[in-house]
Amino acid sequence: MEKQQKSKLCCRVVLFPQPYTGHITPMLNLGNALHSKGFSITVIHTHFNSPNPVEFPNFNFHFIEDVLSKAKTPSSGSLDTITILNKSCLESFRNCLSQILEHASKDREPVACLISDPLWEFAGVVADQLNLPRLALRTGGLLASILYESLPLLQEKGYFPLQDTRKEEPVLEVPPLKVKDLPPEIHHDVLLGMVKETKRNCQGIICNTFKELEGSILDRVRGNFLATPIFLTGPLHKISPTSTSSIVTQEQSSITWLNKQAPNSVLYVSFGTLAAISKEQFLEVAWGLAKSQQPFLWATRPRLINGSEKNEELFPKEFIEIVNQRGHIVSWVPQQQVLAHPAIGGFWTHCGWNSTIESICEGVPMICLPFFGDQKMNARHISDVLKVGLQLEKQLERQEIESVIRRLMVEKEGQEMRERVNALKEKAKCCLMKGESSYESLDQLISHILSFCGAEMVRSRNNQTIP
Ligand SMILES: O=c1ccn([C@@H]2O[C@H](COP(=O)(O)OP(=O)(O)O[C@H]3O[C@H](CO)[C@@H](O)[C@H](O)[C@H]3O)[C@@H](O)[C@H]2O)c(=O)[nH]1
Repeated sequence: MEKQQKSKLCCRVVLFPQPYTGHITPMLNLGNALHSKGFSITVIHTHFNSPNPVEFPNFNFHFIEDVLSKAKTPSSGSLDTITILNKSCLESFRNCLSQILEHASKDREPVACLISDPLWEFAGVVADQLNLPRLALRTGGLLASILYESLPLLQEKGYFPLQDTRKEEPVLEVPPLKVKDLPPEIHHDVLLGMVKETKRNCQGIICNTFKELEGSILDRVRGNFLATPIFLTGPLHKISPTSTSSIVTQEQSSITWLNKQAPNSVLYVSFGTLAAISKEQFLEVAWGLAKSQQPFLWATRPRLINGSEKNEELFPKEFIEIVNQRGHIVSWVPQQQVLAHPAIGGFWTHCGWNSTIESICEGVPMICLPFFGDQKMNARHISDVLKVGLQLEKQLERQEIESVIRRLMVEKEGQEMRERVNALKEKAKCCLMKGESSYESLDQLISHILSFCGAEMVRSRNNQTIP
């Protein structure tokens, strides 16, 4: 008890994540990191897709009304759905935040700032109205964030709508992206609004990445786009790891199965929480895995195939017979634990940023199959800049899948990528140590937040040393 009081800063931070796993998890990990440094944490969340507060005893949860929790069909997480969420949550968010501020003043625990997902386009306006500083947590990589920052310029230069004839053209000076690496929905109003709002009132951008991974990109473009202070504090899931930060029930059978496999022999396959494929593509993936003759662990979550809850019914009998003991198929796995398992030798991923950084942190090379949003940009970065993965360039097709899997899992090329990604794994570990880049960046972020509520005084009065 005494220890707890000593490390308390008498200062609260309010977090407001977008309600999708790939966005909630890094925000809660950031919450854990800030809590471990003495901040009290409040999370404002939609009823839709909410984490179970019981599993996060360090946080204080407030739930707001939204349209999706009442919708009959599951949400796709598309930018159009985010527009709907933005329209439906404004009032309930404003009321909720103003009540939190009222209580905080009574409790004599000032709220230092709001940290919101920048896809909540009204968060900055509400924070302004309530006189509260706002920071944004970018849950994607820095390369994608910088590309988003340059959207108004790209719009001015007439890049949109994207044209196939220009697909090989480089995009501004942002390395290494070409027009073909941008998703067709890149100039969606939600993204343009996000950039406008970040420029207008955001007092800091926090990125789930680290200097040794993407810092060079920042150095090249800093003056051009980013006037706002930027904190590279990742990998967030490694700062204050917690067994409770999982949003979905996880199957442990995958770990028992992996325990029986040889080191570096298994290809782990998962396309994240939102991407969907057709039944035909699903079967090409299955047959590509079968033909590669490599052991695999496949997380086929519900609704991976458009509209279908049950994937396993689609597997042909011959496929089941051929893969037999060599393949293990489940709907969901504890991914970080899986990637850290010595049996895993490769990850076939959709290149969501969390999967990308989790794979790098465990030294696992990748096969890239991007679907939408930032994923194509992440894939280009993984394959062409970091050189720790291979891209599936054609339509999903079993021969190409077989060949790419063998290149990664069996051939020298894959071994070289494994060595490169292992070097990055060491850098990811190192950057969180005292005096190193992400540790220092988190420290700077804490001072930045404390400066909003005059809590430097609170800190010195309590004779605290942070961190
Ligand atoms: O069986 C599984 C599958 C996934 N995960 C976890 O789910 C998260 C998935 O996140 P991510 O890889 O980022 O994919 P998405 O859920 O698709 O993430 C969305 O959010 C990301 C962050 O903004 C974007 O980079 C993506 O493009 C966007 O689709 C990761 O933490 C995984 O560890 C599991 O634990 N078990």
